Amino acid sequence: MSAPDIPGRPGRRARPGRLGALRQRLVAAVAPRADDDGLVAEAPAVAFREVLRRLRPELSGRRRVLALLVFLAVAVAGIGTVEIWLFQRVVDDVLVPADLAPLLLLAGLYLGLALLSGLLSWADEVTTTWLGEHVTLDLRGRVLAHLHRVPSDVADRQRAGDVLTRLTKDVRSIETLLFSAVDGAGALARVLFYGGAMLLLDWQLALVAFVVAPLFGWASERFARRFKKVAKEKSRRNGSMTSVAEESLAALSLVQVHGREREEQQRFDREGRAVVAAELGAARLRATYPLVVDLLELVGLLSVIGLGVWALADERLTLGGLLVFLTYLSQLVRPLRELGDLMVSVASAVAGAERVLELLDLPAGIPEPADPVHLDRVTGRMTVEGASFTYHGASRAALEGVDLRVEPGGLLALAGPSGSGKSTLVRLLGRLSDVDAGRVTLDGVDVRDLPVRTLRENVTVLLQEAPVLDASVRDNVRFSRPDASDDEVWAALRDAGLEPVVRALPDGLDSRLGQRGRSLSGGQRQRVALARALLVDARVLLLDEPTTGLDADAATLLLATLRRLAADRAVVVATHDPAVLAAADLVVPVHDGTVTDPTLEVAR
Ligand SMILES: Nc1ncnc2c1ncn2[C@@H]1O[C@H](COP(=O)(O)OP(=O)(O)OP(=O)(O)O)[C@@H](O)[C@H]1O
Repeated sequence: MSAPDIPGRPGRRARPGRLGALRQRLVAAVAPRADDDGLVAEAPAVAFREVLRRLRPELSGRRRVLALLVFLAVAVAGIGTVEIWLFQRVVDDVLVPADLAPLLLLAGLYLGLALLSGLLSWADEVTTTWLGEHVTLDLRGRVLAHLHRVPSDVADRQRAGDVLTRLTKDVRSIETLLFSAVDGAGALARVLFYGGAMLLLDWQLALVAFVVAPLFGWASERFARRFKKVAKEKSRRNGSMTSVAEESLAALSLVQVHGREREEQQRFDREGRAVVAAELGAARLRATYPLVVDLLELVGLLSVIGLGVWALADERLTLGGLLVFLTYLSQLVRPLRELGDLMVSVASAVAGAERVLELLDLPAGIPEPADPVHLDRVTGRMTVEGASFTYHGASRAALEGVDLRVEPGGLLALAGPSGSGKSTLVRLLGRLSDVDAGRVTLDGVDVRDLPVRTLRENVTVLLQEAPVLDASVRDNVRFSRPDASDDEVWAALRDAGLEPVVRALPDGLDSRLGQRGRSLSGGQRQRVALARALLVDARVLLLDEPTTGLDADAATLLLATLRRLAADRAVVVATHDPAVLAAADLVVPVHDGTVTDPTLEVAR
């Protein structure tokens, strides 16, 4: 079986002739095996210049540091050139005439230059790391901030493990891009300095050397493109593998209950093998690269040495001159190769950057208004007017032409069969998503015109799956209002019916709840989330199925609390629970994405 081309790349037609077929077989031999059912799709390609443009926020304030780094790299290259030049004087003035006198001055010059070069390299190393780390830090922050603004229904479509790979590993590739720019400047300076020095020494010999040199560039460029493809594939497969591990561990109890351990391990193994194949493909490519380039380098050097002997015989060059020329040539190969290698590492880094930029391209929801309206005092009157909403990627609307009025001073229940759109309506009222058509208002103002903070302080949402954090009870409850006092936390816990449970814990409010609140029962976790919502003291309280997981006593207590709260604010509950429906002032039926009777008023 012949190995297929790198996945994702459209197959090229075989070139006619033996050479073309041989080339194709070689390419196929180094490419990783295909992995058609990878969990994570390939990120769209972005041009290098576009990557730099998108990184402007991280780079703009740091141009001077970048310029300093380029200056340091060029200065070190200049010193290197002078050091080699001095060697001609050592050979022609000290070694050939066997005269020690000029050596003292030359040794002093060497020492001085070595010290200066060492100091500049030291500064270069430290400054490069400083720049790389800070750009990485800022970019990670920007990506995370952006993800926080992506509507949760869109963000949830991303595989968590893959997002983590992008945020930690792929972001690092931006650092590589910066290092490459600085290293590239240094390598380019050395090529120019060494090349110039060679021309000065013997222009004919130099021209021959310059004909050989572009071969390296050509070979490197050919490799760079393949490296980029392979690097991107490696990241994508790593993202898939991390996602499987993350999902499998997150659903550990589900896996155990249904005895699916073997299948999960097989899934992980399959993704892991795809990573191995990609890594091996990359290794084959990495190993092939020096093989080709070394051979080219050797042929080039041998040709120039042959011609150099002829220049020596013609007395166009002194022995010192020829030795220095050859030193420049062998040293010239290194920066040329570095430039080639840089193309390779830039190509890999751009592949990582593309995956990071793809995250930044996720549509940000909930934007801050350009011209916000400020409300002095919020009463909590809300309306939904002709609202329609379709989930990202869904084929049909979840809500269509919905009208609803929510008044403070009542408990309103949204009732309807599963999938009818109750939770979606709660999301729109809480502005966790924005309507596609129509509008949602708070005190007569479109919620999109209010500062998001005003909205969050006045309208709070308790979602069906409210996460509990691996933190203390206090920090879990105070997540919604970090400045709340212990008394306020206790009051919220009391209202949520959790006070006795927390009082019985050995560390009280300081007790840690474990990952995802494992040390609590399902109903208790739900009540922690409820206490968190109650602590906000919002004018509008939106709750999605709040009685799920509560026993009869706890549900009765919660309803009493909601009734009390509803006395002076708006409380909206999406529910199936007959007890809640019975306790509501008004029941609004939701059916198949529409609200059937929008004219109902909240009873006072
Ligand atoms: N994240 C999502 N992406 C795509 N479609 C979704 C998403 N969430 C919900 N839907 C769809 O939107 C419609 C309304 O769902 P919603 O969750 O609002 O119903 P619900 O009345 O709250 O149901 P339940 O009582 O089961 O919670 C359903 O058809 C559902 O399939």
